[in-house]
Amino acid sequence: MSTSANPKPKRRRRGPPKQCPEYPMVATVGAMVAHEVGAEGPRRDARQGPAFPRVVTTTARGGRGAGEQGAGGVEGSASNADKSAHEAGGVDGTYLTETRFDQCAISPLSLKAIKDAGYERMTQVQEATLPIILQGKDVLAKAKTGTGKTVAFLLPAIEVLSALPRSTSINLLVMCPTRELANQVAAEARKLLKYHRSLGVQVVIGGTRLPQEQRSMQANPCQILVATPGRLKDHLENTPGFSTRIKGVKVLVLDEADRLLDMGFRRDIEKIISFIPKERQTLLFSATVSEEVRQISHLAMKRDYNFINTVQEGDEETHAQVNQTYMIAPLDLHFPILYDVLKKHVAEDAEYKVIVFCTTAMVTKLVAEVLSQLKLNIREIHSRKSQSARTKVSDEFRKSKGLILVSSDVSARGVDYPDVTLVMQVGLPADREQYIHRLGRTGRKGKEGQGILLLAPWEMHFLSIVNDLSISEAATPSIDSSIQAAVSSIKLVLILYLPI
Ligand SMILES: Nc1ncnc2c1ncn2[C@@H]1O[C@H](COP(=O)(O)OP(=O)(O)OP(=O)(O)O)[C@@H](O)[C@H]1O
Repeated sequence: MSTSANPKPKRRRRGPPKQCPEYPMVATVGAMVAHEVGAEGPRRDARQGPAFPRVVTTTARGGRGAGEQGAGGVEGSASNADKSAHEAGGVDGTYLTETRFDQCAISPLSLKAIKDAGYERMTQVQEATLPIILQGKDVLAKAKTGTGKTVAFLLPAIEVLSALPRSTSINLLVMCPTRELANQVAAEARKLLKYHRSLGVQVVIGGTRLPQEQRSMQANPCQILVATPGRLKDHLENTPGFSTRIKGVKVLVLDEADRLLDMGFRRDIEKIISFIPKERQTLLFSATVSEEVRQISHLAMKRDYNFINTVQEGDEETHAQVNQTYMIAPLDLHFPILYDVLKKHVAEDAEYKVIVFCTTAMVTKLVAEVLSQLKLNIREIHSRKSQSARTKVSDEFRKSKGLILVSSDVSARGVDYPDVTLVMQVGLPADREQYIHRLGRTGRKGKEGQGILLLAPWEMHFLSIVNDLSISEAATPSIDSSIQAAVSSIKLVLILYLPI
């Protein structure tokens, strides 16, 4: 099978899911992965801003539920639709708008930094949200993966902060679900702050030393804090003076809002919000915003928040220029198939850059080990690695080509690795949203990409929740004897991983 030259076969509906079988204690690669998968189961004045092309905005009115649509829905013109791919900065012609940053109400210091960063025209989500955020409104924004949401919330927030008197309080708090994403958001903030000498940014994330963060905060109290929820809670409970500093928050951002508001993080977020003044502006951004998230967004936002959705009705949440396929195969073929697909992809594209998503940290480690033994150029990242190892691998993968990153869901959301050529998802994603976010690591900034989902026959039920996306079945490759022999040759190594 050629990974890039796959003809797009017709989508085929299949029967109900089959029962998951019992796994014999045979040290085949596929069976071991199956075992693990089975165990887990599946203020400034409002100034004249630009027009809002191809965007739907909805205002939830005061006194009504936040999830209810107000009368303010606006659908704008499709000014970008006829731009050539090259002009628009992406193959689908919709990545950048005609609006330049220097046409907007942005301070000269920010504009200079934006120019240095190489940004000239705004993305759709930036164009749509900037004027509303500058009016001081709460915003819930939905925009496809890799379309510049980070700048969309950081830039106006920095504009708000630059108008405040100098202080040692935290004025902007950005919450992120993963450490890698928090580091990335802080790096983007540093770019935008280049000429704002009076503003600084600090990151607080788990897996690093709390006392070191405490000392650094004392020595240099920054106005912008980017944090993961658990560590932020630690500081609230253990760092003297922190709960006072956080009372200075004027803008709160929940990046990957739906993830932060889901059950896993909800308690931490509720607690953190209880320390922050109610008189603040709140911004929630994500590529996926379910109705449920809209219902609970009032936990963080004012009732009259604006919902800005740059994914047009009838349009998919994934990118048209990303070719999505799925393969169904028995588990004992998953390793040979994975190896075959990767080998062909590496041979076809000298600039290959692949992410293989696995279901758990343990499966990730196992898959990385096996693929390394098969002489592919592998790096691994998951929650059971030290934070310094995670940061090292993440930085290396960001800068490199010719690498395959085997990852758990720590890389699923928000992480911006440029030019990823293929995202392979092995086993069931946690849900539809996770499938979309994982896939969104490729096809960023309007570039082309490819996604393959590899499932076992009893995992096919997942297809019913993504059947509105352009995902079609691909034939499984026929595994030749050399591939089979190569994978079989590493069985003995795997025995080391079996529980005693
Ligand atoms: N106006 C712009 N012009 C050119 N590049 C931009 C612009 N705005 C942002 N970028 C770049 O686009 C890339 C994607 O941005 P970002 O990571 O913020 O996307 P995202 O929408 O948050 O993605 P995800 O949904 O995966 O979190 C980054 O490399 C960023 O530097």
